[in-house]
Amino acid sequence: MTAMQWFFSFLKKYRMKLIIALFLVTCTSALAIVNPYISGIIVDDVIKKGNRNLLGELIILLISTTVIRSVLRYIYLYIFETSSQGMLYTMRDHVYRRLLHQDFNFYNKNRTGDLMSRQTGDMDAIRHFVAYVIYSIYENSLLFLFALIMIFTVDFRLALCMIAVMPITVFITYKQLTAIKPAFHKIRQQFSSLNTFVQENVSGNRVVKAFAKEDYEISKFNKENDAYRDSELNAAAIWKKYVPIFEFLSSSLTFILYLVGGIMVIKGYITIGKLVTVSGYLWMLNNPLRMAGWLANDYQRFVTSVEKIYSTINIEPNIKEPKNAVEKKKLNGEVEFRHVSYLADDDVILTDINFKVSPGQTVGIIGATGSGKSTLMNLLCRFYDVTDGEILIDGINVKNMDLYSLRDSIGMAMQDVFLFSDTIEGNIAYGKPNCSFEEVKAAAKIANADEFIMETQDGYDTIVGERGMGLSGGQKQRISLARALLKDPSIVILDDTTSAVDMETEFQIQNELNSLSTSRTVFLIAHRISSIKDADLILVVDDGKIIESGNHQSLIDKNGYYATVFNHQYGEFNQMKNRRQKGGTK
Ligand SMILES: Nc1ncnc2c1ncn2[C@@H]1O[C@H](COP(=O)(O)OP(=O)(O)OP(=O)(O)O)[C@@H](O)[C@H]1O
Repeated sequence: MTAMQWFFSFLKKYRMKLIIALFLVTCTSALAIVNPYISGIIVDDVIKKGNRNLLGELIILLISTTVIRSVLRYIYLYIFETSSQGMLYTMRDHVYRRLLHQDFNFYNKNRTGDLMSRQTGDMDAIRHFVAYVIYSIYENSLLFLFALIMIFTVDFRLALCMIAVMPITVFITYKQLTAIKPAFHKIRQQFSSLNTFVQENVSGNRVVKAFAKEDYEISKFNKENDAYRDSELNAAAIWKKYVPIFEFLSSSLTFILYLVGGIMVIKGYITIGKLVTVSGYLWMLNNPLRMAGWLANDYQRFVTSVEKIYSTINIEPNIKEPKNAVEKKKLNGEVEFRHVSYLADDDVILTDINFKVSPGQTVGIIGATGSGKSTLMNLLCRFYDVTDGEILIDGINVKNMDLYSLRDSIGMAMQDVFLFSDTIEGNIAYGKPNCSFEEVKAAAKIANADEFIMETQDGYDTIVGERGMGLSGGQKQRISLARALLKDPSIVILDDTTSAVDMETEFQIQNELNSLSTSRTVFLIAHRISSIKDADLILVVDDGKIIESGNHQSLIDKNGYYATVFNHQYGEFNQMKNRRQKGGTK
């Protein structure tokens, strides 16, 4: 499918309405020939020949035509406007759905600002085309055609003289279209770039302030702003060159009419009334010529925007719903990695990963930063697909599982906590919106979040996220943990979820997690040994490989990487243990 075919597929639903609207445009354009025609009759028959009794009827006809044209115009403008809004609504929805279905790779490669521009500026260029440009092109072409036909009926020689400017107009319009196309592409590119810059700076304003980089960012913004302005000016410089040409072409019709028409009246080939009639048609010839340049611009803007949107959403996600997907209502939580390897853009991220976890077991994953721990979990959730090997849940390859039920069975608290601009309750209940308040509270208690939530001004109704109150890193992590647990998933993934909470709180969370039903398989990614030492299986990841695995004691006995890390952290861990023994868990 081409970009244009894609666009027209949205217009299909409005085909009948648009045909009716275009029919009304045809009627108004046809009616436009009446008034100049009547003007000619008034001059020739009423004024020159003295048929005064005709005047009243002709004036009524003039008024009626004008009223009918106004009403028809109102109706077709209304149809074009409502159709364009309706079409855009569907298109926005479609584009949004496509964006939501894209995988991690897509979002790694596309900038947020670019994607926002597709949904805003580009959409508006399309709306403008449907609401205005389509009928304008049609109406102006009809007016030009009808006017020419009428002039032909008056005198074909006069019509031929006036038509002489046509080939030049077509040629100039074509030249403008081809010249302006790259300029509009550049504008869309610069607009996206400006959007991205503003979006990043607004979301990253805390970093900007922390580094006192306001002036630096302003100068960078000015560069983006300059580039955008220059791209607009560059396009304007191109189309401005054509404005005087179109203006001259349209005015030349007036010269031709009064020169050729004047000579014809003097020589008696046509009456003065006929000259008045033709002069009444002049605007119908002039206007389209004047508008040609503007409409060519609008058309090119529209084409650029359709191409931009289509090229963004036409990317097929690598992660797709499998055909004949296996759908299992409730997973048991048995997980097996068999010879799993993963390459990203030819970089080896994971190599030959093998392990098996029984339902209800807890797996601790530890390793240096960048060693591939999160990637392991991303593959389990099918955020990326393995390059080699297979990942099985309950003996089923995740690639064959229904994507929705796979992810719905996994509760994940990610490393980068993202909270929506919503209440704390709304954020925790995100994965299970119809749950009761008691369930939200219970999950918050397990995540050790209830206490601090109750201390906030509006408790669970406190707005957090972008437009809400600021939360500490540890508080955000605990809300995200509660969100993951509330879903009642078969598999829980906690990716560095307690890294920002103090060790005492972490210990309490661990206790709560341990007391949960044993039917959940839990993956705990952590840097602190204290977080994972009680796990049934501990995987030590280094440079994309599992270099050690076993339980805490067996790994200590091995005296390898794990034992070294343990010895480094041991003092800290022991101190905490002693403190707990002396003063209880608080
Ligand atoms: N889709 C991807 N494209 C390119 N590189 C990737 C991709 N996914 C992961 N990587 C790279 O793989 C490596 C492992 O990343 P990963 O996030 O799994 O590490 P980690 O062990 O979880 O690190 P940390 O403890 O810092 O969170 C990193 O170098 C990362 O840049």
